[in-house]
Amino acid sequence: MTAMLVVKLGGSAGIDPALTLDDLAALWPEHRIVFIHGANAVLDEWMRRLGREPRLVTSSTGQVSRFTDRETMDLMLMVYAGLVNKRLVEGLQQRGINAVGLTAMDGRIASGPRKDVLRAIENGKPKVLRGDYAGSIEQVDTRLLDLLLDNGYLPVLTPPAVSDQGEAINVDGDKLAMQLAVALRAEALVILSNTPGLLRDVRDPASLIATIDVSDPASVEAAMTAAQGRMKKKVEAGCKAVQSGIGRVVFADARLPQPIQRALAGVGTVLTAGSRVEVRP
Ligand SMILES: Nc1ncnc2c1ncn2[C@@H]1O[C@H](COP(=O)(O)OP(=O)(O)OP(=O)(O)O)[C@@H](O)[C@H]1O
Repeated sequence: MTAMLVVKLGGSAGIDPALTLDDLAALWPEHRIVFIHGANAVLDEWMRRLGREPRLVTSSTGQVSRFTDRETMDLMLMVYAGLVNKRLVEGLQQRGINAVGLTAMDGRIASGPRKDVLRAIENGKPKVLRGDYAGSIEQVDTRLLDLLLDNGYLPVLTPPAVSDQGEAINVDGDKLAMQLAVALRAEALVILSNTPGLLRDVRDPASLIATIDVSDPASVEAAMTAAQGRMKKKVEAGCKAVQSGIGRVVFADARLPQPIQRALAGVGTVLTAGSRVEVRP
């Protein structure tokens, strides 16, 4: 049986997607793949071009997220669902892959409650921000993805998801990837970003944490302590994926050739559940 892979390419600065697209072309169609992407650096760039400053806020629990008011959601749709998604589809089409670009809102692939109030700390002060189009994923529906995969199309997916009231909601791309990997019973979840993996010291690329043993609370705590800002969500999502039965979860570098194959070979931060999980080269 062909292995099911979920690959997420982060949208942070400094990533050339061509490396990941080349690798997808090497792995497809022998592998069944759902490709998920972010676009945060391109969105920041376009917001600034249009005279708007991106608003990143830290929640009371220490998580960093984008405050997504109505206008920011319009821009998010333009950049994530439009520019970045369609450029990736174009790149895959150029490599002979029949890709289809969708948001997680389409076909209600991912849905959940909107949380329009954001309690945040801004400039050291607690604030209540209203009008946020953000939410969490409570349900995933993989029927549309199966329909595409069964017919030879590679789905290229991006936030937003859809709220219970049918509104576009900003959701975390790593959590989206994790939840889809679980629902699709993926053999592996590969999360690519502009870092070699989880670093003990974010400023030192050589300080890679090679493994996180999700069954060991001390290992998870050390990982959560090392992770700063948005990286915390990645660690949480990765741990949840392993706990939910994904055999291989790897955080790896999108900036090197063959980033997916490298990750599958164990280069990066590999999340395991004790000795039960083996990473095969
Ligand atoms: N301990 C750490 N190790 C590695 N990276 C870290 C660490 N702490 C914080 N980071 C930061 O986390 C970032 C990656 O997370 P981020 O969510 O910003 O990216 P992404 O997933 O690529 O983007 P998107 O949300 O658009 O998909 C890195 O750019 C890095 O600067």
